[in-house]
Amino acid sequence: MLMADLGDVRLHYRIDGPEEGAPLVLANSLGTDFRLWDDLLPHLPEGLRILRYDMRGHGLSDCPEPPYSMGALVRDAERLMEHTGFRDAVFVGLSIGGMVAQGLCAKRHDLVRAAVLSNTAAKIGTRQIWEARIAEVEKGGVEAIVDAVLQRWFTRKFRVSEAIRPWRNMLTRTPAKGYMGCAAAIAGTDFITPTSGLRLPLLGIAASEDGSTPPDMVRETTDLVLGSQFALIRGAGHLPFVEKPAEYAQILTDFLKGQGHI
Ligand SMILES: O=C(O)CC1=CCC(=O)O1
Repeated sequence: MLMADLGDVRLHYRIDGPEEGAPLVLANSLGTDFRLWDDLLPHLPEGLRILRYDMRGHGLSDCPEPPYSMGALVRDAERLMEHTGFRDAVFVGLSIGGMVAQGLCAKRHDLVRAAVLSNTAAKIGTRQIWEARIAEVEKGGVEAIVDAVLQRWFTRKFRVSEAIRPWRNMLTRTPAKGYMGCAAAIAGTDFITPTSGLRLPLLGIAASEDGSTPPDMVRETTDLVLGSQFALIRGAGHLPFVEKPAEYAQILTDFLKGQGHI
């Protein structure tokens, strides 16, 4: 079990793949830990060196008092990459992880050579929506919002199957403070201007049944970046590689190959 002491927080992380492998970083969505990517990894090509981590307030990472700022979440990613020697990496961020990706790309060209913005946007929802969600969690814990969140994460077919159980457990076991902390970071983030200025290879990935960041929203953010690519996965929700791991892996692999990263 690996923990990185980053000064104001300790983050739980994991590295898979050979030491000399092409660096790939995977950043999570709200209410998940890094097991989120477990079913995707076997579909990715060999020879990648993959860094995954639990965001502050999630998984086995420290859970400071909320609220958190997006600046702190970006700094966490930056410090963790420095700590683990990951540089010139392709950074894949899902949802809030995709916001971290945008912040990091604007700040650290040495760390990130290309980015994948998956099921995310420069601005997700409104401050009011996030404040209402935080209030619900403060009152009733993460349990109070679980059904609404799972509806956005997965298709109906997946939700009525047994496969939903570990995801429900992962979400409800997220500390309320961690959930509220990261939700506050999303509420305060509008990256439209910095993301418009990005000049690096970028791929946006959306999914047809995503109830949190629908395809149009992902496309709008992707289109801010000159020369960016966009891919749509059908028949999946906000966490598309859970329902469509092979398809997602193919899209990601094609992008990595196109960048000469593998
Ligand atoms: O919980 C949701 O609605 C999905 C989500 C939004 C931001 C994030 O990271 O996950």
